[in-house]
Amino acid sequence: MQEYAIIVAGGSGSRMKSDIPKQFIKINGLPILMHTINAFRKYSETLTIILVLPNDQMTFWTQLCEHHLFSITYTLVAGGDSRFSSVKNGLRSIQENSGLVAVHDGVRPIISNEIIAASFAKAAENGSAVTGVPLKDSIRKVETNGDNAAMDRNNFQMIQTPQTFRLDWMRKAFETGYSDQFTDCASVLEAAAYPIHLIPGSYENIKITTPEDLRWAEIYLKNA
Ligand SMILES: Nc1ccn([C@@H]2O[C@H](COP(=O)(O)OP(=O)(O)OP(=O)(O)O)[C@@H](O)[C@H]2O)c(=O)n1
Ligand SMILES: C[C@](O)(CO)[C@H](O)COP(=O)(O)O
Repeated sequence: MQEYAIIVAGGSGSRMKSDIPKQFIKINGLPILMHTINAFRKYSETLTIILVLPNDQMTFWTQLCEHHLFSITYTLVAGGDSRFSSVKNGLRSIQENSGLVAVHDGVRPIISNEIIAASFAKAAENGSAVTGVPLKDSIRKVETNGDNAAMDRNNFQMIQTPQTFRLDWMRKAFETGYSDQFTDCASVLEAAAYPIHLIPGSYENIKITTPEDLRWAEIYLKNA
């Protein structure tokens, strides 16, 4: 079955508050996004990689690729104004109707070969594979008036990417309009009544969001 990976890097990185978009910040000498793309290419030479980037970042990205002699092949697609529409744009660039598609955040560079492989394998079996990890901290539900109550953390997981699905399910689910409840692809497929199968992620598979994440990423990538 043909395998696709849509790597979304169409965001603005507002929470990072950096001079350059966070996906281009260098960790251990290489822009974050290159670490991520390298991980997927290492998984498979035949994987079709689709990179989603904002239109106004493409020239800078091309310059970075020249500078780092980054020659991995992928299809470049323009991002949208939400993660949902960036994924949708990536999906539109795929011509075929069958296969499996993994969607991964460009800013999750510490993704192991094992998780990528498990994600495709589980999705081949069940139609979906969404990575998650158990909570380590206690959690409380907080109401708008400040009232709060303890929740059983065993009922929750922190959801990561990759999130991998049958391509035909993805296409059907993404025919819907945008909702701000769609924080990931699993929420879109769930809204379309497709089953969501969880697989184990990793605590190292962090989403680089705020400045302190950069220090952890540096350590994890050094030991990868
Ligand atoms: N319009 C958007 C918004 C987000 N993303 C991607 O979705 C992933 C997760 O989003 P997040 O970490 O929130 O990235 P940003 O939106 O860039 O960050 P922020 O929310 O801090 O602005 C990132 O790889 C980001 O580039 C995207 O492709 N298109
Ligand atoms: C897709 C995701 O990384 C799963 O945890 C997450 O929902 C992205 O959220 P963000 O607010 O766009 O960073």
